[in-house]
Parts: sequence; structure tokens; C-alpha cells
Amino acid sequence: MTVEPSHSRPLVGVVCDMEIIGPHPFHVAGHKYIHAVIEGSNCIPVLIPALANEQALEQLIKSLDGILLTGGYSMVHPSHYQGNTPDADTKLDPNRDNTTLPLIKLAIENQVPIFGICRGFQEMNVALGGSLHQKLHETGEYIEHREDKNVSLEQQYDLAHPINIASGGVLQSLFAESCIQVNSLHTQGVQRLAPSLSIEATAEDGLIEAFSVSDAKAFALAVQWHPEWQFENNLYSRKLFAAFGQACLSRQQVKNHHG
Ligand SMILES: N[C@@H](CCC(=O)NCCCC(=O)O)C(=O)O
Repeated sequence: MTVEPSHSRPLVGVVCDMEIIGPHPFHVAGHKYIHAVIEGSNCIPVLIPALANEQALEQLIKSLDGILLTGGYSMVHPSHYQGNTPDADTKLDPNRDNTTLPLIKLAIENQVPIFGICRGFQEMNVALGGSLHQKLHETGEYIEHREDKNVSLEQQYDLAHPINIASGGVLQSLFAESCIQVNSLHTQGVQRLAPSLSIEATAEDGLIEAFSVSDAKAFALAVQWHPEWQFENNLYSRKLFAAFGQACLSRQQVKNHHG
């Protein structure tokens, strides 16, 4: 993968997970997100470590033209939405939570384009006052939304179920479709939608699969599925990353104009 030398591309902050590799903690981000930012949005990714330092985030947000909230195997700690204590074997990432939740508010306040994917979708809902089902499969209300970890990666990220696109929303204006197929790799999902969010798509079982920030001045959209996965092979994924990239370019132009 080559990144053409360019000083004019917008800078997109890509949030990191904190992972232990060997005996050490690392800040990590998935290659497929970085690839989609470069090739799908025509932007330059800048990794945002899970430092959980609000002052650093306030400085960072002023130099970034967009934020990508990636997926992740860990769960948002339920204390952020008054949820029940998680099971002892739940994978958590408090450093990521304490970085992304304030970052989301800063991005919206500063009209920085923000795109949430899977865990990032869940973080946006929680950051703005919503809540999550911690185990969708135990509610008895939804179809299976988790991936089968015993099959190949290609199969895990394959299209899994349809979603219905809300009329009059951002997604309908992007896709010009009322129903598309998406992949599905998540245990958790929206329980209570934050008051400032508008539903953009739902699964056939009623689960919210995409939302936008109502009245946002800049691109502020999140999806529960994974459009970054082999995005080149999916028309709707290409449209999402192109729209996000265009919003980041507009932000950069406004910033450069105002100095
Ligand atoms: N942990 C949450 C969110 C699921 C998620 O983001 N899965 C993808 C992880 C790997 C990747 O980045 O593709 C949940 O289970 O609901």
C-alpha cells in the first residue's frame, strides 16, 4: 500500500485500542480502517493513542480534519450508561473509553466530521447519553448479530442481514436505496438511543443499525456494521468513505481559509 506524498490531504484521527502484546501495553488500530481512510476517503490517518487525556484531545481536535471511531473486540464499560456490572470475562478497554467518549463530544462541538463504526457506533450513542444492550442474544428480542468465530474471516465479514434505510435521512441521500445487505459482527447494540441522534437504518428485528447526529453542522454518522472491510468491493462502503472524505476536505478548506 503506498501513500502518495501529499501535504494537501486532510488529516483523520483514527482512535486506538490499548492491547497487551507480550508483557507490554500498546496502542493499536486495525489496518483495514487505516487503508479505508487513505484509499476510500483520500485522507491521511493519524493514530490517536488511548491516552484518556482531555487536554491533549482539546489540542488534537483543532489540528484534525476528521475522526474515525474504529470497531473493537472490547466492550464500552457499562458504568458509562448505568448498565449492569459486566461479566468477569468481558473484554474491556477503559483507556479507549476515556479517550473516545470525550473526543466524540469535542468533535461535535468543534464541527469536526466524525464517522463511527461498530464499537465506534456504540461509543457515539453512549457519549451522547444513550445506552446499550450488553448481550443482544440473551434478550430474546433480536436475531443473531454476532459473527461465527469458527469460520474464515471472509465468512465472518460476509453480508449477513438486510437493513432498512430511513427515508429522508443522510444514508438515503447517500445510497438512494431503501434496503441494503450488511455484515454483522457485534454482541452489543443500541438499547436507548441518545436524544440528539436520528435513526438512519434499522435491522428487520428493529435493532438500530445506523444513526446521525441531528442538526449536526458537519458529517456525524455512525453504523453498526463494518464498511471498512474490503470497502473497494462494496458500493455503499465506497459511498460512505467518499462522503466522509469529502466532509474532511471541506473542514480542512474552512480551517485553511480562517488560518
Ligand atoms: N465489541 C462490540 C463491538 C464489536 C466490534 O467492533 N467488532 C469488530 C472487532 C474487530 C474489527 O475491528 O473488525 C460488540 O461486540 O458489540
